Amino acid sequence: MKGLESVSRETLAKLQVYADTLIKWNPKINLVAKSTIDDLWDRHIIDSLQIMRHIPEGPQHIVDIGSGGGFPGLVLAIASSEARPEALITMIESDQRKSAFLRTVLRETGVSATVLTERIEKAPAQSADVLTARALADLSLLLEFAEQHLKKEGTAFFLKGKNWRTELQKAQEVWQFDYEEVTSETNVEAVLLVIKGIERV
Ligand SMILES: C[S@@+](CC[C@H](N)C(=O)[O-])C[C@H]1O[C@@H](n2cnc3c(N)ncnc32)[C@H](O)[C@@H]1O
Repeated sequence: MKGLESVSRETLAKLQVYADTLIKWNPKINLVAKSTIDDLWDRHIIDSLQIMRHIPEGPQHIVDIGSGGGFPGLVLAIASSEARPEALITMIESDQRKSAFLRTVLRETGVSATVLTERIEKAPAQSADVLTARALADLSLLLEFAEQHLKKEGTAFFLKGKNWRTELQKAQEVWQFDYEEVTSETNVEAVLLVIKGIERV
């Protein structure tokens, strides 16, 4: 399948365990919209996986905020377990049942990562090298979360839908930062925003 070419057989097997568990839990706790479950691999897993090739080399503390059913945080944790075993992954998700789901998949795949069942605003500052988020908040609020949890020299990766330009303009009224937009591999209208050097104007 396109987007999975560089994934090892072991990682693929763990992603399959994740997908199977999600399909089992989804009717009870709505981890992804029911209408998207038939397109789980492309719409959610491969969409999350595309971040992997943009993460800088070396040991990294990767923090995913508002992880929900694990996109992109849990996909990155599974892919990193072999591709970059030195990376530390933290997911922050306030919902107890979604956190329990994330911990269940980690246990069943034997992948290590930390799940903090907390509000992002209340969680201790993470000093992350890499901050990720998808479908959580508009860019201005994401940058506030980055101010709290991302190291000054760190990089944020935000998966954004088709309104990203409007969000970007609004955010630039309050924040200055360098950014690069990478067209999404799974949706031509969406982008992966890669943001560095975040400071208030
Ligand atoms: C729309 S879902 C997106 C989940 C996932 N990132 C994805 O793309 O499928 C947003 C998630 O963020 C969590 N969330 C929203 N605000 C939060 C906050 N302030 N602190 C922690 N989690 C939050 C919600 O519980 C929910 O699971």
